[in-house]
Amino acid sequence: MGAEETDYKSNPSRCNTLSLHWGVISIYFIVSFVVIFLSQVTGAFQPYSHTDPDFAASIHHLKLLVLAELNLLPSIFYVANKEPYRENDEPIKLYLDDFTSSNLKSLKAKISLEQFIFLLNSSYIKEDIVANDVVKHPFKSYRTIRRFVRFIGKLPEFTENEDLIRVWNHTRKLYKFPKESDLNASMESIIRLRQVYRFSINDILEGNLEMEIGSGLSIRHMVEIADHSCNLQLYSHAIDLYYGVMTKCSESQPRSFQDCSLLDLANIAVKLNDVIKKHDNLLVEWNDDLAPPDSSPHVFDDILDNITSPKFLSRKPLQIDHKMDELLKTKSELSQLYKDMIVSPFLYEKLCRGEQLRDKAVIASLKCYYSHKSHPIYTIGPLKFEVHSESPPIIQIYDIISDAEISQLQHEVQEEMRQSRTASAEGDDDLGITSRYRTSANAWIEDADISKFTYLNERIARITGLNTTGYFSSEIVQIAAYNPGNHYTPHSDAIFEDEIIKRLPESELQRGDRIMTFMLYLSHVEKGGGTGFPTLKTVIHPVKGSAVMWFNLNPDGTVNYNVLHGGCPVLYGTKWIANKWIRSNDQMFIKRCLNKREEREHYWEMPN
Ligand SMILES: O=C(O)CCC(=O)C(=O)O
Ligand SMILES: [Fe+2]
Repeated sequence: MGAEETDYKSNPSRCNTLSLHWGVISIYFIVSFVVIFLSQVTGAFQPYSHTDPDFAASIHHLKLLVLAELNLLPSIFYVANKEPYRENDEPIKLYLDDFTSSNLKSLKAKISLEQFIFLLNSSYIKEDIVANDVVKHPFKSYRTIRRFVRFIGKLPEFTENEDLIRVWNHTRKLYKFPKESDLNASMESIIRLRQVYRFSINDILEGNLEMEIGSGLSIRHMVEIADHSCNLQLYSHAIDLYYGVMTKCSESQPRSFQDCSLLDLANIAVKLNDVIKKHDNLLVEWNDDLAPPDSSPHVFDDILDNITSPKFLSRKPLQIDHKMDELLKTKSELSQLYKDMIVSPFLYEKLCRGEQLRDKAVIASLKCYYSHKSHPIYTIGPLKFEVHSESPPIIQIYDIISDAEISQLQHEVQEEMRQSRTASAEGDDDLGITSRYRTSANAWIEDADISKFTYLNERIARITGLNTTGYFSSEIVQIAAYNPGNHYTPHSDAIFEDEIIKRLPESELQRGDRIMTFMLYLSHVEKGGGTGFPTLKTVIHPVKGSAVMWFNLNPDGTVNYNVLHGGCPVLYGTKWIANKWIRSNDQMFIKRCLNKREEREHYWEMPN
């Protein structure tokens, strides 16, 4: 037992040893594409249920983890302060420093850890409030999971104090602890946030997410995340982070002198050089028929600059939007597959960042209106509609579910929430697979359970004019929730696609495809988390109590790829949605298959 035994320091990177063959990488990307673009789990696949919590995906489980930590904290603090200090206590000190800089630095009132523990013990600070504060922040969430994986999970290795071990054993019985895979998932969330929202190295160090300042990552955290990016072959991210670390450590007054001296900067320089080589080798091997070797557009950096032997100090990562546009222009004859892979995520990321991609005139022509829907209930309180796209229509309707109903829906499912799974095109497993492309958590609620507290299905039927009653009309409601960094890349909600359709049971086929998505926002999101439609160049911001609806099928029953859409990563806050997918066959007398042009126009009309 000693400080050197802990791995409360950077994990060795596999970057230097890892060399996956390009063929394997491209197969990975293509398979992922098939999975994400062709499908997602339907009501037919039924709720996946397993016993392990998903800390990086589920808000509820992450909150419980914070409570577990607060349960242990006073005893750890006591051991660190009341017993004579020994060298072996170093990991405990590091742990407490990490807790303090992660959770107390961003508080408006500057309090010490001792004061915090006093306020906690005397219930002046509510544990629940601390938990809510952690789960909405990507860095605090990551650091909480990391403290468990690197320290709390192995606490008996670091202390002989019997009281502490007793409390630890008790906590262990009450709560489940996260694993290395949870830590990896939370690092991936940060990599994704950086890719989409482009915050700078300084913002990471300061924890500046525009909502609050503090709780930034340390140099050590950044190196670990860079190492993990390497392992995922997200080389451009790794380059960017290693480079950022080198630059910060070489500043005349490094922000965290201790971290810079602890780390072997020469080792980082070697890693950086190595990852640049790997990055550029992949680019040289890349050809137009295959997906690019990195999910991020930064990979084009050097190719576009025609740099044959890159020198890392001359790089300017994350500044290549205009080059990406140029590249796309030169590739006008790209295959649909290629376009979906590259163009759509690229535009989607722009939308997520809030870039305006449509003409002002188009936006000005969009309407908001009230509707009574010829229904007495809406005479007193008319529905408020906002049109985000005319054709195909994408319409947001406000105030259609109350806060009380939302709380009940959330309460009903919180224990069941597990990482979302997408149907696999080739697997036999009806439970689907987890994927980097959809990292939310979800659960399904039976109609009978919902009707105990809300007439949601009836309300959706009134608004859409479609049938929602019974198995053949619509799926049961799916609730999904996103922690910071969680997202869902652009996809179609339709499920009757070549590969997936082969696996659907007869009863599913009889329901027909998902003609319409009716998606309710069950929360506001403080930053990020919009629903982006890259082809239509529009993004919808979650407003609690509102819903968005669109048709997934064309008038002739084919899939409408113009409504590809995705959930932007949540940057700060948590996001809850409810999906009601309406199936086509039971709508045959309401929405017929229309082939004539003039009839087709009619199809898009939303009932008012
Ligand atoms: O989270 C969002 O905004 C989109 C979710 C979505 O597209 C889905 O669940 O199918
Ligand atoms: Fe969707």
